[in-house]
Amino acid sequence: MGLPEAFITKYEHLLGDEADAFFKSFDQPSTGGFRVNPMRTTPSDLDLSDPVPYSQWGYYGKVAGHSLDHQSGAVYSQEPSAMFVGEVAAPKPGQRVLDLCASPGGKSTHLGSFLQGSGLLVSNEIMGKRAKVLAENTERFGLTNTLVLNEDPTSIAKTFPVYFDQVLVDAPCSGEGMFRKDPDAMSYWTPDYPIACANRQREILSEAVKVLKPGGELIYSTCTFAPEEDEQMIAWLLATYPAFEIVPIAKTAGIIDGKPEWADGNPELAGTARLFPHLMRGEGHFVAKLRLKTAIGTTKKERLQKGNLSRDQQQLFSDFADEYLTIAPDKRQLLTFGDQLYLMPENIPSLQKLKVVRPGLHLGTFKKNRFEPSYALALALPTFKFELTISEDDWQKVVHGDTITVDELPIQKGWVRLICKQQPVAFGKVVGRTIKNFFPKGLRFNVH
Ligand SMILES: C[S@@+](CC[C@H](N)C(=O)[O-])C[C@H]1O[C@@H](n2cnc3c(N)ncnc32)[C@H](O)[C@@H]1O
Repeated sequence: MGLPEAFITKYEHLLGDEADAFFKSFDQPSTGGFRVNPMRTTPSDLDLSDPVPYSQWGYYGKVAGHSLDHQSGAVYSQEPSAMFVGEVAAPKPGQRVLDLCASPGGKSTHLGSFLQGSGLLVSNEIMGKRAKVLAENTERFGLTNTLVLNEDPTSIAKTFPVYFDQVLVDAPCSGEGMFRKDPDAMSYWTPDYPIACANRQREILSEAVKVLKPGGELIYSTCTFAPEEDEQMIAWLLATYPAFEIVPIAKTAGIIDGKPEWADGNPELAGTARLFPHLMRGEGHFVAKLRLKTAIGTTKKERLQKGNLSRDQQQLFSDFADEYLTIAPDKRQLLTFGDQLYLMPENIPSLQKLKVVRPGLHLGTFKKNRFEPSYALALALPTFKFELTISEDDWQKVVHGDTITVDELPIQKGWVRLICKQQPVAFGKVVGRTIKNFFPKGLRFNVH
């Protein structure tokens, strides 16, 4: 691989004897991986023969994008070194967690697996188009207790001061760990690029620190090897905010200690983690975990977001819930944005001043005199009153947007959840013997 000259000189100097093995690793194929979704039945035909040693849900291998396992959210494709970040965070059920730089959602879906539908996950992405992709991925994975926002870190810090148990900053970086997977990433690289990225990372971190509660944890990660963005960033953080202490990360499978000598020599920096492609099976990452002893942000009196359904909307939704749902959602958590209905997580601050992509689980749309359930709801519910198992051929028709015809139906008329090989696919509407297609237009695809 044609690595930039200045990159070679820099890492020859930093890595010494090890540099050759590091450079050679760029000529090897990139390592693929996927995580299974613990809230779904694990597909019996998935190849789980090669587990990622540090990840309870991770495996080496590849899952096709246009497959049932991917579409239904039974798996999430993620490069194995990126999986280490979620495992270091490992939030506990019930905690409040912020993923500040979250799109496309690899880490958010992983954090969601730890939270098991409890607590709160705020998944934020600053770029509008990327925030939409993030929302689609959290929905595909069936996450329920999640707010998806499209904000800058300053607004997030203003809305959620001293609020979270954990914040993940998976920072925008010079992406040196992406060179193998995406050689185009090399074209952005100049010797000054890590310095420019570090400036932006300091700005992001200066806001991120304000949202943590005392005792809360900051997880900082990059997919680059540049010391300016890695150990030096943590050295800067500790010098600027002495209320933080490093929580040493346990290492296995070729993951090594951070390098104090690449920053200010503080031996505690060895508690951070480096993932190098010539030492472990992955593309490369840096991860640090820090605990905050006393709050940096200033608490404000929280104004909570209230539910806002009109009487008519309440009636339409409760008619639907009585007929079809096996669990009744709490009315106080129902929130409309225009004609869209959401189930917001409990006790969240007012969302009024924020760019909200999803204020919780999208339940559906109010149409004239009826309620139409959403695709996100089909993928999030553990059970639905009327379920219909379809063949893989019919699954292909559904994701393509076609109607299907079946002989035996669980109801004469109305909503059914379509299931294929135990995975939720979408809602369909029974009309006679055909099932009308409600697979979202923007997500349809042709399998072949
Ligand atoms: C490394 S990527 C995140 C990957 C994601 N965490 C995952 O695991 O799928 C960094 C993200 O930070 C976003 N970003 C860029 N500039 C930012 C800024 N100034 N503040 C916050 N996020 C920013 C980028 O758009 C990008 O989506």
